[in-house]
Amino acid sequence: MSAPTPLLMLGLPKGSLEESTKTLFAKAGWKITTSSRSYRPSIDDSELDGRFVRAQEVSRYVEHGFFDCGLTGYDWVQENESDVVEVCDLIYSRASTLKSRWVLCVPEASDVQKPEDLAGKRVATELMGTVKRYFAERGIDAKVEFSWGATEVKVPDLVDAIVDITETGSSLRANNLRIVDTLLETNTKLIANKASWANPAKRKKIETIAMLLQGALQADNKVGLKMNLERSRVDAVQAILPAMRGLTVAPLTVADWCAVETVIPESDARELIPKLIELGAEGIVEYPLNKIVH
Ligand SMILES: Nc1ncnc2c1ncn2[C@@H]1O[C@H](COP(=O)(O)OP(=O)(O)OP(=O)(O)O)[C@@H](O)[C@H]1O
Ligand SMILES: O=P(O)(O)OC[C@H]1O[C@H](OP(=O)(O)OP(=O)(O)O)[C@H](O)[C@@H]1O
Ligand SMILES: [Mg+2]
Repeated sequence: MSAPTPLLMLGLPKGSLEESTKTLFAKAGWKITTSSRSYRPSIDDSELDGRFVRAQEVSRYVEHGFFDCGLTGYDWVQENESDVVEVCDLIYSRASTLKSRWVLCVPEASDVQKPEDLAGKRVATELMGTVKRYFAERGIDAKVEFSWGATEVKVPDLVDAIVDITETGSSLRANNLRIVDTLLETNTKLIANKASWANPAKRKKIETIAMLLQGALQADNKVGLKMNLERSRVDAVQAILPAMRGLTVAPLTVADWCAVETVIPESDARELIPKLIELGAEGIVEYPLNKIVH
């Protein structure tokens, strides 16, 4: 018997976002495995098939219909002017769960202080369309040239300025670059083909994927915390514990005692736990979370 035809074909980003995407899917409940040099992953869900392609190209093939949905940066959706459904934001990058920025940069020592100072000068970038539009909208006649990467190395010898992506900022610091302006904020998005989105079965599955990926991101850097407490102490504990929608307080079989449960940023745990002990909490358990679904 032949394998059932998968319901959805997923476009997955090869490159910067590849590892963080696989990790996110794992937390959301899907194991994506690839053998080396293979762009055809196996996914442990018979309804899903996928391919890894460059992030720059995902939106093009989602629009075309080869992919029902895909993950890529907003920057490339915008650059390709792809006509797709933007299902949800998934704010993670290569190294962090922050947005990234495309910035116009010059060497620290450059005379350039504002974009207008680049009239008649050369600017290198991977994001040609967006950068050309940026200068055209401002009536600045800068010469924009395509860069295949390693763009930082080109100033000041080959070009006067660059437009490149910055996430943690370490590449800008390492190359003594100064930001003149921010052109675009970007983050990863789940996008869908319009016809697939109009198909109820496909849309339902895409929405399930969106919900669980967002849930996995929500749980990032958060932990669950539970403890036992005398009822009379609940108000004092509540005052120091952040909670998504009030604390969960459940009675214990021991009279006047209760179990309290909440979710906190992992980095707060080391400050909070000693305070909770001082307030009379007992049997504190901190546990990792996979997903938080609202
Ligand atoms: N630090 C980062 N550097 C580059 N791209 C990043 C970073 N963080 C997130 N991204 C996102 O990843 C996508 C870029 O991935 P893409 O595969 O096009 O290039 P790349 O991974 O930089 O490849 P290469 O290593 O060949 O330059 C973009 O959508 C971009 O917004
Ligand atoms: O702010 P940071 O965290 O330092 O990230 C930004 C760096 O990452 C990207 O480079 P990439 O690894 O894609 O190499 P490339 O320049 O060859 O594209 C980008 O072009 C910057 O160099
Ligand atoms: Mg790159």
